[in-house]
Amino acid sequence: MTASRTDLPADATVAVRHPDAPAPGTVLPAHYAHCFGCGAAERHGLHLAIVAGEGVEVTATFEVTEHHQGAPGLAHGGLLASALDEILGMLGHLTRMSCVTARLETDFRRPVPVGSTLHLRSRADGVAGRKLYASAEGRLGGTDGPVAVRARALFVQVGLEHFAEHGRPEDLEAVARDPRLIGVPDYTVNP
Ligand SMILES: CCCCCCCCCC(=O)SCCNC(=O)CCNC(=O)[C@H](O)C(C)(C)COP(=O)(O)OP(=O)(O)OC[C@H]1O[C@@H](n2cnc3c(N)ncnc32)[C@H](O)[C@@H]1OP(=O)(O)O
Repeated sequence: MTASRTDLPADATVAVRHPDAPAPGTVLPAHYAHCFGCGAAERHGLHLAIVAGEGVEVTATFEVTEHHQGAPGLAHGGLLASALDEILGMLGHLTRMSCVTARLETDFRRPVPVGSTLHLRSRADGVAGRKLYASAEGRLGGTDGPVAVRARALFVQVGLEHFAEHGRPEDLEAVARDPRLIGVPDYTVNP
């Protein structure tokens, strides 16, 4: 079988928790106040409160509401992928890598009903140069509940110029006026 592009390459090293990473149990700051996944200022967002775990792991709980439906009474798959993308990306708080998603592979194992609580967990599996390999899962009803969704992902570390070059000018200007909209230190300066 052909290797998946999220398989750890031979030159990957173990992902290491940065010495200045937030302590286990800390609710991680939103990386951007208007982020759909974690931003408090985004009215229509998921508002995930993501918590630093031990090692290079983070967790969150996600309450599935009627606003998240794809079929009657069931969560939309793309929206679940968004939640997984977010909890995977926030591993950057622990590795101190400012990353963007390059590839996200998702397995939907069980339908997720409205009203359920999805227990999300992600972990960094390895690093190769700018590439961070990670995996995540969402379990129904409890941390030992059945797995409803799983993902594997490749994130690529980028510098501030990525956002300066590609972001919409009015949003960049809003950040320049109020830097508190960004909730991460400049991880690209001291990776
Ligand atoms: C603390 C921070 C918290 C952050 C939380 C964020 C949560 C939300 C995350 C997101 O949703 S980010 C938004 C969605 N993603 C994007 O918009 C990214 C769009 N893609 C890009 O901007 C560029 O394609 C990218 C920066 C990912 C890579 O472009 P580059 O020109 O910088 O690098 P390049 O293309 O040379 O790729 C670098 C390496 O990654 C590999 N690569 C890139 N894309 C890949 C891909 N799709 N699949 C497999 N490998 C890939 C590529 O082969 C290469 O491997 P090698 O170093 O071994 O040569």
